[in-house]
Amino acid sequence: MMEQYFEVKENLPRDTLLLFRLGDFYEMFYEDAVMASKLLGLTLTKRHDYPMAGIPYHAANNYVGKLLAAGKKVAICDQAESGKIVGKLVRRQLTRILTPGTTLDAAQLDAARNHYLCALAHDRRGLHAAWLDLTTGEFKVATDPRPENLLPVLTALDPAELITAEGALDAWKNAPHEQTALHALANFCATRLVSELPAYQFETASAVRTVMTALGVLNLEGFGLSVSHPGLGPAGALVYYATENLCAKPETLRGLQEYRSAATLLLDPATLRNLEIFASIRGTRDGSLLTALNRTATAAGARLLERWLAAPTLDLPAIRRRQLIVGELLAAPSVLSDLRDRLGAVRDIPRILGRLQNRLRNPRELGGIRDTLAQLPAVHETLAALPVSEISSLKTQIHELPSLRDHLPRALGDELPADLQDGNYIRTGYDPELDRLRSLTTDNKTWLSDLERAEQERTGIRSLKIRFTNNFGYYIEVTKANLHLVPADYIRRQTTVGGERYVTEALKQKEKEIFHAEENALARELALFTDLVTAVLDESLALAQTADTLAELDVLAGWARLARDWDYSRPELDDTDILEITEGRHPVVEQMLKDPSAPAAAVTGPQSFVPNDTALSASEAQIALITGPNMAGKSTYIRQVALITLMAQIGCWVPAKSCRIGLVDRIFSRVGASDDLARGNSTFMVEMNETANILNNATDRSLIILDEIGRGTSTYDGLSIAWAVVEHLHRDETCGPRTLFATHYQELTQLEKHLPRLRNYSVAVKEWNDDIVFVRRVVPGAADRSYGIQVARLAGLPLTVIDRAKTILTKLESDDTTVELTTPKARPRKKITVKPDDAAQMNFL
Ligand SMILES: Nc1ncnc2c1ncn2[C@@H]1O[C@H](COP(=O)(O)OP(=O)(O)OP(=O)(O)O)[C@@H](O)[C@H]1O
Repeated sequence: MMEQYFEVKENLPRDTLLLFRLGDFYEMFYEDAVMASKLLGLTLTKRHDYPMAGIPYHAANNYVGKLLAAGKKVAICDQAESGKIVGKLVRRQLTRILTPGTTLDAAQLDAARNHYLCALAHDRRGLHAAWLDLTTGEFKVATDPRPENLLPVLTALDPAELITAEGALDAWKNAPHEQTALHALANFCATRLVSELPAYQFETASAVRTVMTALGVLNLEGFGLSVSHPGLGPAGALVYYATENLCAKPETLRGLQEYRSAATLLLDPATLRNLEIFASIRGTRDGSLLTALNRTATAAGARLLERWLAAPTLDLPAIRRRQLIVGELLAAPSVLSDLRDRLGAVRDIPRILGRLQNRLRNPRELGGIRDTLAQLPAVHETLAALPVSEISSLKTQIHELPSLRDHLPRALGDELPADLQDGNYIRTGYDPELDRLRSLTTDNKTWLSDLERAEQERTGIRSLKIRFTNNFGYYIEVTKANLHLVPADYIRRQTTVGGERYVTEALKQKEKEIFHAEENALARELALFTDLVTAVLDESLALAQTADTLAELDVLAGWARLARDWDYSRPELDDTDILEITEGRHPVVEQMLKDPSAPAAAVTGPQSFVPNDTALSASEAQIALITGPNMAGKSTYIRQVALITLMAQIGCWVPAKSCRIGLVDRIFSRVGASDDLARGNSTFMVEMNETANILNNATDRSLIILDEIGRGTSTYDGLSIAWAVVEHLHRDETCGPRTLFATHYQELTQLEKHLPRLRNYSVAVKEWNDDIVFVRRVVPGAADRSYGIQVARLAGLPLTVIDRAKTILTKLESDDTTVELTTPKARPRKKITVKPDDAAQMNFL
């Protein structure tokens, strides 16, 4: 057996734990056992001096999930034949290798999230990538001469595992300092599990063949791809890796699409983080835009929403179509609520198909298909209540598959086991042969109870019992007190504390028949199951299309619900350079303010969000410079503009009274302070990196939000940088990227006089004695003061500090820039002079 073990182990990639099936356990040996016992908290045992640890076969999924979450790869070696024959070594074979990117098991996947395996290659033509969700079959290639155009979408897709050619990652890490794109690539890889493959797996010529074989096509023209597309190298490497891990060709792949950065609204990694698109700053899903927009009823819908947000299309007709469908559903409340109820009963067809196609089969998966198909006539009926409309195109893509829909409930029982070995999932009456085999088992059981009664009578032992254990099979049990009554034809098998166990020739014969009948029934059931799987897979294309359409309907119906609950409006999208929002609100903050369980509500009760207007255009009011006190709502305001724009461009309705947006090609943001100390970058360095990225990549169609640029350094350095950044954004004579710039540097408001496309705004506050009241209104014109000291008092700074700060402020604001030190009286009074370091710059301001 250990020879078998070493044979399998030898051929595994490094860092792969081998789970070796022994009866009801998966065992691990040697260093695998030591590592797993630490990670899983298992007891480490010893056999012949080598360490060993085991997990029960039934609970394997859970443990494997934990190993994958810890970034490990796990190879599963199963028994390839029944272990019933005593004394013979069972044949075993590697069934699959599970890695974080290739696992298909529902227990190891987040149903609401896509699960990508992504391969990357870089050469002088640029960055080439391919990504694959094995669970659903989504497969894409991309190439871009500028890595910074591809990294945004890759970050948004958040792959579970990356594949690169051997040595590539080291080369990116050690690239010369000025090669910032390669460093960004290395940073992207640094936080993820990277598996390396020999470089030849990335060679385009052989990769193209691998991809075509996997897709079962003779050329790639049907997918609009030329065989020289540089993304095909990584695509080939992906297919190779998936095949190795599945120990079979991946059967989920439905096609290959090209992703084009130019057709997508790009959100660079910093913006995804700053605007809290997929996760809040605290790293939780709550508080993110994704959660605020997610009203889906199905897992496939939730995943589609994530994909739309990760790569918003720039295709105007497609966006408008989504908006219109939301509108149609919103206008028909009863259709909307019926539809959402129906969708609630729809199961995760794409992932079920993925598992069935890749040999992970159990009766419940078929139950999922059955339950979903059962909903479809009602879905059609519900949609038929809508007038002929945009939704009609979706209706034709929902296939009812009547014969499969009737077949599955006839064949499958109501309650379905998760494991094929448990049997009893095929309904009685479906197959006469199965019924016959099952009745043999039932007859046999009756025979056994008849035998028990007959033997009790024959021997006069009233306590005589016929029992069964896995080790001994069927036997007759006689207690000690009755042993003298045992007849001569009983064959003794075992002595126990309480008595003896016997068999008879007739019982042995019957036992064989019972095992045989059970085995035959199970085998028959399995054959019927396999036929059903084939019938389902024969319809996999229609099922997949239906599932995609249901997912789309689900997202759009969810948005209709969202629009109704929060009073959203349909944004107007066009090719102009305008961005006009009337009474816009922040989608996430608004929901949190109303949420009675939110922390803010604990103090003041649920509050209403104060709406604000925005009017920008690349050629006129290009830059909105927003000043105002701390805590007034500047950051919230500029973020809400970015989020409303993003929502509009994925086809969602928006939290505003009305809204008109000329399509935006990229959204950039530089918000808040974060450092990256682990990679040797200070807060200020991160801020400047992000600003550099914006200035280098923004186009006239971009939207930029900048919050307190320059805050991370000395006042004058910061102010000068902020000043120069605004000028740079305004450098073009006629137009520039639409920009919202929130700042505490009052001096910048002077720029309005020099830059014709800059407008000053401020967030108004009311003064009340020495207090301020936040009214959250954005109004034209610059703020006169920053009220920092009042806000500091609200934050609970000691009053002595507040009073002293006021004195210093008064002095600083007057011409007298000398501030008296009030430190210990015993010491002689000393005066320090606060004066600008750079008189020239002060004059200039
Ligand atoms: N329009 C609004 N309606 C209601 N509440 C708001 C609004 N805008 C902001 N708030 C609330 O005010 C708080 C402070 O807002 P925000 O962080 O945007 O202020 P800020 O001006 O950027 O402050 P600072 O300059 O100190 O960073 C937010 O947490 C939010 O709860």
